[in-house]
Amino acid sequence: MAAAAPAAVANGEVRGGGVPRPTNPMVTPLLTDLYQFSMAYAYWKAGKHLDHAVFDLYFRKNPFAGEFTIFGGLEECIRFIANFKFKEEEISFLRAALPTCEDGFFEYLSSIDCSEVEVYAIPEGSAVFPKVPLMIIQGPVAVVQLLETPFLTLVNYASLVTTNAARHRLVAGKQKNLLEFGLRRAQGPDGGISASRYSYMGGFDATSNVAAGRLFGIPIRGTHSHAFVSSFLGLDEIIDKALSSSDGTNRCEDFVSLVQNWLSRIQDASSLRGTFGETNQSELAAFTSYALAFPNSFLALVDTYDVMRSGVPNFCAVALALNDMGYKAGGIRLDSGDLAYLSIETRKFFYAIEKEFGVVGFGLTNITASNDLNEETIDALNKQGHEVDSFGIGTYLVTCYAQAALGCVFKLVEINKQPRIKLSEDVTKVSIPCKKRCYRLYGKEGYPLVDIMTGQDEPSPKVGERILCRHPFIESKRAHVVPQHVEELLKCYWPGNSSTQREDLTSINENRSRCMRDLDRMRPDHLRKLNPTPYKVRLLFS
Ligand SMILES: Nc1ncnc2c1ncn2[C@@H]1O[C@H](COP(=O)(O)OP(=O)(O)OP(=O)(O)O)[C@@H](O)[C@H]1O
Ligand SMILES: O=P(O)(O)OC[C@H]1O[C@H](OP(=O)(O)OP(=O)(O)O)[C@H](O)[C@@H]1O
Ligand SMILES: O=C(O)c1cccnc1
Ligand SMILES: [Mg+2]
Repeated sequence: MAAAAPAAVANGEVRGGGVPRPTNPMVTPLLTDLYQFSMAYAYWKAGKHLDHAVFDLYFRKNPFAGEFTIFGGLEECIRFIANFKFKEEEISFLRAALPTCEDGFFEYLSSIDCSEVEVYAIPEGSAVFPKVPLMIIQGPVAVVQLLETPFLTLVNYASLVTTNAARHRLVAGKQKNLLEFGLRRAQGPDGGISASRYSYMGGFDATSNVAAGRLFGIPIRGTHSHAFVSSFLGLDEIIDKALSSSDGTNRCEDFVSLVQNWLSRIQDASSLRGTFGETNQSELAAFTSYALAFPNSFLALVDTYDVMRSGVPNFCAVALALNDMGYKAGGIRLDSGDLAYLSIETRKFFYAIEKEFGVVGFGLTNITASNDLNEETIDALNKQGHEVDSFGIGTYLVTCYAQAALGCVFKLVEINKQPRIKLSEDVTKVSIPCKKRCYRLYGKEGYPLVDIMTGQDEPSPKVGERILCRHPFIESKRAHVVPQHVEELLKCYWPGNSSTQREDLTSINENRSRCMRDLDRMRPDHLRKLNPTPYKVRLLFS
């Protein structure tokens, strides 16, 4: 069954300069780690709470053994800070939780909002790379410190699942229909809603998740389950057998007989003879009932009993009966077995029906496949050859089975204009100090060549000028680049009280298009599954 995408609904009461509240009401200033409050108190006690801090939010390594990531979660971060204000009952809870803290601290907490915070970010849906800040957050240190955990929880999974979805899109190809079926297997309701939203952003076409469809205007789609098929015993169960034609000009009083008649014709057809014998009649009853309920979008799950001996011939009998009444069947779903083999055999059967009965276009009837699909199985199906038009993907997509977390971090890089660094034995964990500006440099062929970071006050790279780019940690890795196009990556999405121009948030469809566009622009070797070439991220400090 298919349903039209409803318009996105506004969520919650509008506050904070017209920015709606976070989608999930659990996202409040208390949704943070205790140590953020402990530090805020200690900053306050030391009289440091108003020190001006700059934090970078970035990740260190691309997920899924890949060489790109797609940034998700920005809109929810902006919703969060736009509405950041402690409620009285939250302050009371904190007083009880931190009994040794002085009253003045809680008065301070009651007074704060994010009007002195500024947030710069890469647009949501962009392709992003390790070490380049996805977001730069600056403001009074005690306030910005409180944002660390909520920002990370809003960005980490969103970016991970968007990236996972984009990887599934890359392996499936642009022509395939990708359906997200993961709600039942997701990490709870918020995981499920986020998975649906960000899978769509990463390039899926639709979700089975009705609530996500309503919240974000994502197309909702679905078929039916094995329970529906196995709940029927036989055709006698069908009481109301009448079906009007699609144009309303005629009415078939006994659609069940029409279906049975078609099944006999298929069984007797010389071109199909021998491929099957008697089909399962309870399955036929289920399909016929479903067609009577949804004659415009009849879909059948064909693997409950036997795909080629029962499910597919039964589907064809119902589809041909519908065709007589002016309806076009939606297609079948395969949910077990060898999906390459079964899709190819089904396609052959559809073409044989088209030829035998002269039903133009029947051979192209949609085949959906599901059942524990992931990047690897789709890749394997591609290599073997298959006839699947749509993939329904749940568990592996939404749980991000191949990579547990993205590992975004939130690190102090400057305080009161003094650079700050986090050292580590592990060079990949050393933070890059100073407030930065970041640029993507494009070459002659239109591909992005390198992302570079400069100090805030350094001159920006110019088109046609030779630039020396250095690896952040390996001195010998340096190269000259002459960019043909320069794009500044971070824009101001939350200026606070400052006079900086505020960039508007973009819609989910714009973010989805940005994701596709960015991946289209990348050099293919950065995107390939096996041993992709790392995309370069360099420094340009003079
Ligand atoms: N041609 C294929 N090449 C590679 N993997 C495939 C192919 N066809 C299906 N698969 C995958 O193989 C796995 C088969 O799962 P499993 O062994 O549970 O069998 P099943 O068909 O689901 O059986 P059951 O009917 O018992 O559920 C799934 O992950 C599916 O996506
Ligand atoms: O396989 P996934 O990628 O998670 O996609 C969603 C699965 O959910 C449904 O299965 P169901 O809940 O009926 O259980 P099943 O595993 O027994 O098929 C559906 O038939 C898919 O197989
Ligand atoms: O509509 C479907 O076919 C569907 C939805 C959720 C999970 N599995 C299948
Ligand atoms: Mg399954």
